[in-house]
Amino acid sequence: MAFLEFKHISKGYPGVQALADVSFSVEKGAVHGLMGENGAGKSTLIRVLSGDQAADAGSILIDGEEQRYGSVRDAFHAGVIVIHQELQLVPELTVAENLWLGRFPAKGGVINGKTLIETVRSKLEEIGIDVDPSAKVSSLSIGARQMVEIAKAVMLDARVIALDEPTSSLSSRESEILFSLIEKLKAKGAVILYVSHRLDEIFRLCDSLTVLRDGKLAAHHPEIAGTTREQIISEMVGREISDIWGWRARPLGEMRLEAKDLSGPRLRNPISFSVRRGEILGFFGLIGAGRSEMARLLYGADARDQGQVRIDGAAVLPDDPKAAIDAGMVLCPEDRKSDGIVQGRSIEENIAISSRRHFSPFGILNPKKEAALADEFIARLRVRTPSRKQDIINLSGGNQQKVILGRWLSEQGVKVLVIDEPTRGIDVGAKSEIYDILYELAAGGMAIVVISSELPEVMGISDRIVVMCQGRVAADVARPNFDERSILTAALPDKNAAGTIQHQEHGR
Ligand SMILES: Nc1ncnc2c1ncn2[C@@H]1O[C@H](COP(=O)(O)OP(=O)(O)OP(=O)(O)O)[C@@H](O)[C@H]1O
Repeated sequence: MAFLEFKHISKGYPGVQALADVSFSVEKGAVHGLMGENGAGKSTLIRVLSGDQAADAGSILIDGEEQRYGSVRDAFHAGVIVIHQELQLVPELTVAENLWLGRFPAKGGVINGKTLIETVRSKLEEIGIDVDPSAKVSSLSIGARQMVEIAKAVMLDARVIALDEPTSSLSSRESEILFSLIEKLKAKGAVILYVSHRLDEIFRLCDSLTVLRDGKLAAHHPEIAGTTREQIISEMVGREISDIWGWRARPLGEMRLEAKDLSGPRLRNPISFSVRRGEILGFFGLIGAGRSEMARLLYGADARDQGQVRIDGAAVLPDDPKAAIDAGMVLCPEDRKSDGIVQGRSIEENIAISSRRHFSPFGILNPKKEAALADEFIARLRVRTPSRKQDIINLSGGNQQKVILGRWLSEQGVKVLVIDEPTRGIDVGAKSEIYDILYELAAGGMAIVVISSELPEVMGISDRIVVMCQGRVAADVARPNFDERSILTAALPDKNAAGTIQHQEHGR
């Protein structure tokens, strides 16, 4: 029986029809996937469901009853909980206090601090979440915070729970805990709406699926069994994508980047590797393997204990990002969204910000070139926006990522590009375009280091792969010898070995 129904939902923003006449329903006790390219309207639909935004037209029914809520609070009382990418807990309060804010335990009015903590502790144990209820939320990793949000949904007996890309900042262990919690919620008869760009998760968790494209319903699968990856991809993109990697051989030139015996306070074992002109070197490893730490040492963002970096044979001054940049190295960080967006500025300005110095050596702006550059990247990366003048803050999360990526990919005079998780949160259509840009840059002689925790991506686009595990290089394999099993085996920590990474698994 249909438990959650969307009927003819429409929602527009100036210049954008974010949702146009979207109707579909979800059965009781089902996990329902919501997929679509960046800007397709997924978050907008969830915002309407959560009472955060009012639809221009249409209605939502839960258990046959039309919902008429005008705020998040109303939706909450109707049993609808949304777990956003940006988490909603109060960092200064403890875990127990945050859960109390969610009205748990609801009955009986006043409750003293000690009882509260003990009640929450036994509840968390019952659900299977290993978090200290007396810990301040600000001291928890992102993964643990997300677990607390989910605990809230379980404890409140929510009827509808929407999760917006929940695993994007979780380790694989945390993701597994999340998946088992989702199973529990499902067994209680809740409806779970699951937004994700990761097809493997969708296939693993979801019973049914809706695909949105340009704000419209592109496909609805009441049963996911029987659908294929290729089918879903073409429903999202509106065209066939036969090979999203599109790797082709490139001539490799002289040695461009050499890193020798690099080590630092958070990466104790010396690491060496090299990349030729035209080569794409993939760094694979699970979260916490030390890849991002390696990148920071290479770039000079973290101080080295020892080691040298050479570009075209010339030593790069250590511990000085400016020296790395002057030597032709660019680091495109993992957390682009929070590190990179200049709020209140247009897409155009956000793209041009760092290449500007090449266009305008005397500080004079070149509006024509900047506009052309912005238009090129908007088209290539399929940024969904009415215009390049749009304030970046109005873009969907994935489209913001694309703009920031465009900024790095449009840098000129770069010899070495180090790019961390290039396609996190980015849809499949734009992914293949990003890979094409990387191949083009490599063909122009750039040495490219791609850091990724997605094995298909690393195997799909690299010429060579370095596998890291617990702060060490566990394998270095060239393309014809890529083998999924052996790469994964090399990446999995040996349970008996002591970790050498000097930070918590997720404490960044
Ligand atoms: N406040 C706003 N003002 C103007 N346009 C907006 C606003 N919020 C969203 N949009 C636009 O509505 C469209 C749908 O955005 P939405 O965030 O729902 O996409 P999404 O499918 O969740 O994408 P992503 O996968 O990138 O998170 C986008 O074109 C976005 O730019």
